[in-house]
Amino acid sequence: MNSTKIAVIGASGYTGLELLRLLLMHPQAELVCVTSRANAGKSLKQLFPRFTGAPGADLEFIAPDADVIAASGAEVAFLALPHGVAAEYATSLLERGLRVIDLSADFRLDDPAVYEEFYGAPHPAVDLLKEAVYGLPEIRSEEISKARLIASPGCYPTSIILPLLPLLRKGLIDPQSIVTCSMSGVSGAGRKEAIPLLFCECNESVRAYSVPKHRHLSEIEQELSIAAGEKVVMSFTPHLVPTNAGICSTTSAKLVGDLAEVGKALEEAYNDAAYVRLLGKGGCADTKNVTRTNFVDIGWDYDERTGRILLLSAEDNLGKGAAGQAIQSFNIMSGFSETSGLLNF
Ligand SMILES: NC(=O)C1=CN([C@@H]2O[C@H](COP(=O)(O)OP(=O)(O)OC[C@H]3O[C@@H](n4cnc5c(N)ncnc54)[C@H](OP(=O)(O)O)[C@@H]3O)[C@@H](O)[C@H]2O)C=CC1
Ligand SMILES: CC(=O)N[C@@H](CCC(=O)OP(=O)(O)O)C(=O)O
Repeated sequence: MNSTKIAVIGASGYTGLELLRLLLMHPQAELVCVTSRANAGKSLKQLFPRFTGAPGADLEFIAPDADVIAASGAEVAFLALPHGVAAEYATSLLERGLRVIDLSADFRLDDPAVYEEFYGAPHPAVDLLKEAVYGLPEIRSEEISKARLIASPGCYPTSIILPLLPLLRKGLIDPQSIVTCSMSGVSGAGRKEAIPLLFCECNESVRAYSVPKHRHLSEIEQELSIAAGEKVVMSFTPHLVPTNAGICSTTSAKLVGDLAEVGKALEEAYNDAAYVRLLGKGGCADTKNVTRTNFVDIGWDYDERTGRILLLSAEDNLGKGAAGQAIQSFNIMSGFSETSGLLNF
């Protein structure tokens, strides 16, 4: 079976770890390079003992350097780096002939002015924005299959955009009435030292954060606007909850079309989608059913008192929200089965 040589840049973080876990089991991927500045010289199994016994677990972390990464023979690089940093590596690795799947936010937005508004700095690689493909396989499979640079969507956006798109495309909801409240496990914030992320600050506690303008609004509104055919402005409030992983999003919007069409629109859009599981009317998605998988579960309901449709979705922020989705795109761009190395329950 053909296999592709892979580098994971930023492999010591949480999305990096999930990429390693999935890629070590992937039948068509061969890990040849993993980077971390702090852990250069350690093997995968030294830093992550869970990999002891896995083929490839003796591979050593190196400090990230574009020439050394290219010299490893890697054909595809996954970037699991902070935004701003990822763009530098994308540029230098594309120049060296690698294809790049970026898990950061650097290439998700079409308009560099929107990037600057939400990320507080000028876009670091404007010239690459035009060719980057927003890597949501359920809507961009064709573009992903031809891409050199994929911008894998953010965790919250995946859980919010997927249920809304079919309803917006069919004009079933008022595009200006969308309200989402999401909850994320703490791994969503990355594997970094920060007082608000300490156990005693998060455990047995729930709080909203980044209100009223979380940076993910930029890509969510971008994709919803394309689907609605008009500029969408919405309300989004994320919360941190004391779980390791998992995102639960509850979205509501005013029904303006035929209620009977809502379930049909979702089924038509996702009946053949490998990783979208529809729970039907009354189905409340639950993070325990999706963590450590690449599935996003979607239920829906109708509140007749307010005339609003409710969309209830759940995914693993590190799975469909990050590493799993990036590997789904890798499979498509490589011509492999979309589910290769990813079908686990
Ligand atoms: N966590 C999540 O649920 C999700 C995260 N994302 C995005 O994916 C990316 C990675 O996130 P996550 O894994 O959580 O982050 P982490 O903070 O857990 O890991 C970051 C990684 O990048 C490396 N790194 C950090 N700074 C630099 C630098 N200046 N140069 C080179 N390497 C660097 C770190 O290793 P070292 O410092 O040793 O070099 C580490 O391996 C981010 O852009 C994040 O926003 C996307 C979807 C979901
Ligand atoms: C809980 C938590 O802090 N979550 C992160 C989102 C993680 C993510 O998806 O980040 P990217 O957009 O960079 O991919 C946050 O709110 O910033």
